[in-house]
Amino acid sequence: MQIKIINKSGMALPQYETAHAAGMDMRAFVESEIIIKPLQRILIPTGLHIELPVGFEAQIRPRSGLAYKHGISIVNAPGTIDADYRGEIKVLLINLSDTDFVVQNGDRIAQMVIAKHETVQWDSVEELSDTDRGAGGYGHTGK
Ligand SMILES: O=c1ccn([C@H]2C[C@H](O)[C@@H](COP(=O)(O)OP(=O)(O)OP(=O)(O)O)O2)c(=O)[nH]1
Ligand SMILES: [Mg+2]
Repeated sequence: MQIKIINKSGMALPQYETAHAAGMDMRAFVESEIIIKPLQRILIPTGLHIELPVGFEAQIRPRSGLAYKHGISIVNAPGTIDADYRGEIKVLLINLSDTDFVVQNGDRIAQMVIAKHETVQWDSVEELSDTDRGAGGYGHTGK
């Protein structure tokens, strides 16, 4: 599937790093290095604008390597890029470690998964169908 993209970063387009990867790595597009202090959150530009087909979204997800090695996550994970969004895609990083983390221009900071989604209409009713689970949740089946 082809998706329109404007790339203002001057870097290569996001790409799948392995043959069957779900996510394409996203690179930071910053003029100078950014330091994220412990528990600080910073919106990192990517220089990318996309035009998704109606019925698709892009999810901006953390990279597990950064999370494991440096405690870097995404505050709103997974971020949602709507099909009607035309602005720059940005990544809201947070540093959950106890040491500063440095982001350089071109660093792979997140990954983007393109996914289909439904658009629904509500059917407003008085009762929902019976199930074995009923209202049970939050661990009600035990450990
Ligand atoms: O990680 C993200 C999440 C969102 N967006 C952009 C694309 C998305 O379509 C738009 C709005 O995102 P969202 O709906 O999550 O934020 P909101 O707080 O509900 O803002 P809005 O009122 O603009 O919908 O912001 C990003 O660039 N990065
Ligand atoms: Mg919104």
